[in-house]
Amino acid sequence: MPDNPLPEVVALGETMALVAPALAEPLETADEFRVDSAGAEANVAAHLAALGRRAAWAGRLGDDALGRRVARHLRDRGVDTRWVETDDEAPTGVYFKDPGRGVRYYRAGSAASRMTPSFLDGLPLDSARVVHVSGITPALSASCDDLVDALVGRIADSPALLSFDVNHRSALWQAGVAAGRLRELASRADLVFVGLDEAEALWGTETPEAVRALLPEPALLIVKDGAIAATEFRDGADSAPTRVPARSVEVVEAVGAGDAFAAGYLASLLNGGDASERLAAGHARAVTVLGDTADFPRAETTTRSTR
Ligand SMILES: Nc1ncnc2c1ncn2[C@@H]1O[C@H](COP(=O)(O)OP(=O)(O)O)[C@@H](O)[C@H]1O
Ligand SMILES: O=C(O)C(=O)C[C@H](O)[C@H](O)COP(=O)(O)O
Repeated sequence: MPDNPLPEVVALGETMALVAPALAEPLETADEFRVDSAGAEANVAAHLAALGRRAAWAGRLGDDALGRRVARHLRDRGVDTRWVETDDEAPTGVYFKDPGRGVRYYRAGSAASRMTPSFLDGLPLDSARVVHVSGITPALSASCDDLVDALVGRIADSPALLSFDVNHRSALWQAGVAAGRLRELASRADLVFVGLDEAEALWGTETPEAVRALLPEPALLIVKDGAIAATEFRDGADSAPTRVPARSVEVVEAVGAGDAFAAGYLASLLNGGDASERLAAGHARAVTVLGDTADFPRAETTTRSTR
């Protein structure tokens, strides 16, 4: 094997510095904070690396202390950062956790928001087995929307699977604006992850079957229903959906379960797991970590988004 083998999974998006009260106290009054890194796609890459897969995160950071901190944090977690760019004119985005109250973004005009389709030049896309993106990136800026569009077009002509996590972020764009764009991008992906709650907020679909009726195109569609179950719909002769109940756990933290689920599912897919195994691996990963990429794995516990 070469010294630096190319990644099996390339995850592209924005990674921010994450500042969180150390003791789960309100942002307004907490005295102690930890600084970590967080971004949906990099979270997926970090989980995949922890699961033994070769995973890269590709994105752009500011030429600043927080950017170097984010890159080091990801490298420490085994993520390949060879395709990370540095922007000396714009900062690394920042994201604060306000326990019990959700998240606060300081990312407008960030280095990542200035990515354009030329960011794709030189990425190891053809050798990857999976390229993972999310519906966060098209909400960052017009040029990021163009970038995702170009990536989706590019992967259509490559052997890689395009994995798309819908990840609607209402703090970045309203459902009425996001709905059409996220549906269109999802319809062009090979593999789509979507939460039933976000599908309802975007498209008014109340059941996994209604989501599939709206999105018949992806070869694999995974509809997650939080604490209840996840359902996989797939193309082909063996096309009956597969539903696997979620694990029963105590919820302790707010953000990151969806990314962990995606990574568990993708790792199983890369290992040749069948539908039940893939969904079970998603659930298992989602409940063995505590938020974002910090300090995993942990004991059985899970996260629930408050966004
Ligand atoms: N309350 C819960 N109990 C058990 N598992 C959960 C719970 N909430 C989330 N999960 C797990 O995390 C996965 C992702 O949940 P989701 O609500 O889509 O997360 P997010 O909102 O962070 O994207 C679920 O499919 C499930 O495996
Ligand atoms: O919101 C963003 O822009 C981020 O990327 C920050 C978070 O780390 C992920 O969003 C976590 O995502 P979930 O796993 O869906 O809870």
